[in-house]
Amino acid sequence: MVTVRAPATSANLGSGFDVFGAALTRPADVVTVEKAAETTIEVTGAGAQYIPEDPEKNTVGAVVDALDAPARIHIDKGVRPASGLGSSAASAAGAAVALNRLYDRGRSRSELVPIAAEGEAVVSGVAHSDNVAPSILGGFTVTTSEATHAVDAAVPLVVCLPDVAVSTRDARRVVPDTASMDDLVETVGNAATLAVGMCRSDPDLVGAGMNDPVVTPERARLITGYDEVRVAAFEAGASGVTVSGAGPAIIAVCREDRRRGVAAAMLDAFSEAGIDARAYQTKIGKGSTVLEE
Ligand SMILES: Nc1ncnc2c1ncn2[C@@H]1O[C@H](COP(=O)(O)OP(=O)(O)O)[C@@H](O)[C@H]1O
Ligand SMILES: N[C@@H](CCOP(=O)(O)O)C(=O)O
Repeated sequence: MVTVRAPATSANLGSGFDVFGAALTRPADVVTVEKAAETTIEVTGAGAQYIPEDPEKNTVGAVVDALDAPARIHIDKGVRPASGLGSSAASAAGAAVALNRLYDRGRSRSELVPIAAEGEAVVSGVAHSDNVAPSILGGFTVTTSEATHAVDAAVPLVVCLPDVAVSTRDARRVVPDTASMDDLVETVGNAATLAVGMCRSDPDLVGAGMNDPVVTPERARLITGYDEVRVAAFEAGASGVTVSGAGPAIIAVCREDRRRGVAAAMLDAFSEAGIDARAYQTKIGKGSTVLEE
């Protein structure tokens, strides 16, 4: 038996659509696997009632196939589905790390990234790696079709999750097909600024590089209260605010001494918009960890 804790993640970070990701210290899924002749999946925890236990439909089923590793699998969800916090990815990442150990498949953590991404294709139609990469490797990650690069970064974050669901599949339908040259230049500049900020663990620089003029404005329309929550977070001291993944979670970066105030301001703004929400005061953290084997 192998048990792995796989963290929630925030993808895109505004300017890095389908490229940037960050592991969060919390929440997390806990995935336990035992060898079995046939794969079975049991799901408990946050939003378990919305998650299929059929291996054809659960993200971990694709990981089992890719590693040829049938197992009895238990997923304890800490990351609610359709959250924008890499819920589907956390299970796939945890399963990839756990099954690789259970069956001694000898894959490196980097080699497990495209394997876990197959699970994302099951739910969103696209094998995007920007959530599974940080959930496996930890830190801030840059993923391209060629490789993933991960750097440790000490950056405080607030993630505010409203009590509504937005599926990644639906949120991908509003992504524009084209972008103007002006928007491209602005986005490249912001993304580069953010990456430098991560390498320096500088929340001001990370925040300054979060703005994205192309995808985020379209996704923000799907989140009731987004504009108000964003303004409130900035007023409370955030240096950058954007949609987390495909939403509906909203992520803010700030200095550590501002984190409590930013969290409170975001919750109050959601509440004024008539939406219940919860806030995670978190920071960039490590990747999947083996708890027991
Ligand atoms: N192991 C899993 N964990 C979470 N969601 C899963 C899992 N397997 C399949 N799903 C499905 O994936 C969808 C949630 O994924 P997604 O829309 O990408 O949200 P998130 O941003 O939280 O990852 C839901 O329809 C859910 O039923
Ligand atoms: N790059 C993807 C990320 C989706 O993240 P999730 O946490 O919402 O699953 C996208 O923006 O579609």
